[in-house]
Amino acid sequence: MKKIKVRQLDLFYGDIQALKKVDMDIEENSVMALIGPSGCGKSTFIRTLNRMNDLIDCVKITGEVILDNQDIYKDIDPIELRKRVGMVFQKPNPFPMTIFDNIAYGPRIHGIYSKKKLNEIVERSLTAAVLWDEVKDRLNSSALGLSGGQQQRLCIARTLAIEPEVILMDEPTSALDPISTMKIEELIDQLKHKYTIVIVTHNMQQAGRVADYTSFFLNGEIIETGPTEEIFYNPKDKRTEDYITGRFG
Ligand SMILES: Nc1ncnc2c1ncn2[C@@H]1O[C@H](COP(=O)(O)OP(=O)(O)OP(=O)(O)O)[C@@H](O)[C@H]1O
Repeated sequence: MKKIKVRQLDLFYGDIQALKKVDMDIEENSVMALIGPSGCGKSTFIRTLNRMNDLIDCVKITGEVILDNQDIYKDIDPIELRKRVGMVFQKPNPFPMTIFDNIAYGPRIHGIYSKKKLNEIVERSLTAAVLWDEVKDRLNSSALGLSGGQQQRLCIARTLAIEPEVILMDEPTSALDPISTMKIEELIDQLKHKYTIVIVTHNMQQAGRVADYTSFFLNGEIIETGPTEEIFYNPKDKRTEDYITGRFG
């Protein structure tokens, strides 16, 4: 089933067009990787999927982003949307508060105050992010005391705590060491059974390892989208092949 359908999406920063007639279908319970050279619009695109670009004044967007059967720019309130479509950023950005409060933050905003319920959510989210065993004895310590890789898993747990349907990840491992990167990749592999995941990555091997589908962006356009193996080993477009084989970008 298609979880997200993007149709003829144009995005302008003032006079500069950053996305051009983008069409994309994203399958439920799959991982979609967005690849392409710097400045081609990957981050801009992933941010359109939970309306993060709305926060920038000069942005103009036309076209459609359909989540299930609703147009996210017309039929869904942005607060509700960001609950359904969570986001993890390039640099781990835990709040300067305890590990427990980082995870409980979102649920509290959504009106959950019962200590018992919050305890459950914190344990479930940290377990799903494969962090529970490492932090269960220090839930009341500052999240800033965790390693970078642990902080990123905490940020993923924080996203899971509000029970999203879709998780957007913008280069989630670019600030991490190889072991932490591997842990996040294993986590993505587990999470896709329950969530739909879209990931921006500069690391081709990473796209090859984690993504069911890959989409290649160039100058704000999608050149080609398909099963990752096809994009990597049998691309239809010469420009995709040139990029994959490292001839540019
Ligand atoms: N807030 C902004 N205001 C104006 N232009 C912007 C803004 N953000 C991005 N752009 C421009 O939009 C284009 C696409 O940028 P974007 O960050 O989406 O590319 P990217 O593929 O994610 O690049 P990278 O891989 O380097 O992160 C670039 O030309 C960029 O300069």
